[in-house]
Amino acid sequence: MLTLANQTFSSRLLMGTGKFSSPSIMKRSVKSAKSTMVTLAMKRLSAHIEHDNSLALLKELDVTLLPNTSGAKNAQEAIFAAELAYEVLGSPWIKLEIHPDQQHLLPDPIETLQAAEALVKKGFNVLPYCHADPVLCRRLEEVGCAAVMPLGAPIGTNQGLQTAPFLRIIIEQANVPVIVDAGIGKPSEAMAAMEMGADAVLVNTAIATASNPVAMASAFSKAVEIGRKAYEAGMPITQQNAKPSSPLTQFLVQE
Ligand SMILES: CC(=O)[C@@H](O)[C@H](O)COP(=O)(O)O
Repeated sequence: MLTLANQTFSSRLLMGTGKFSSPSIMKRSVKSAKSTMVTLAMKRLSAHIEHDNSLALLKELDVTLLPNTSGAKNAQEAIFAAELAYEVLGSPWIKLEIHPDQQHLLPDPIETLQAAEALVKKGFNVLPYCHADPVLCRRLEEVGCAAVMPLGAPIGTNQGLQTAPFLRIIIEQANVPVIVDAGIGKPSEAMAAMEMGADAVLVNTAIATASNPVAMASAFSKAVEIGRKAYEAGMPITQQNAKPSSPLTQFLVQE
């Protein structure tokens, strides 16, 4: 069970709902992933609310909606998007994303911290997308974020856990859940994040752009479960020198 802001979720796989070829494939993929929390971009909702039936479909799924502020270039725009999410969806949850640079979509750490602090004060459960920066994650935790969401690699790149050494530090020091977000391109990478001790992962592009998104969603679901199971079993230590699996060091030859 994943606990975020005193609410429990049966799945540790959060899913993004963009980039699917149709709303019905998106819906079947969320079901297949057994995901219980899914993101919804406020910019998509505000632009297409009359023509896009994704929201109606998502409501049928009985999942917690995690509106995101994707598209916001500064704290002010992100706060506006969060307030819109509260008005339209009644959602206290917000995935805070502020990326002024459209080429790499890297999160702005200063605007993110400012917006996070303001939104926590307004009563939101803030889940900030941020770089895998242990110092920033500590600061985000201190201002009251419900979790931190450090990136594995830039959004939509499928490059995997490029930030692995820093994710390890973040996981080791965090007192709030760590959700590895963005860039996860394969189920094995989601599993590696979970084995490392991440509390959850968020995946969108790798599922939505697979040849068979519904099957890929199921593969991710299994990978996340297995990775968590392995972590809870206690991962063995990596050693430099070889050690025999049997304690005997030589054959005892009978004369
Ligand atoms: C949907 C969402 O929130 C994305 O912004 C998220 O960061 C997922 O990234 P990938 O598409 O790389 O999985």
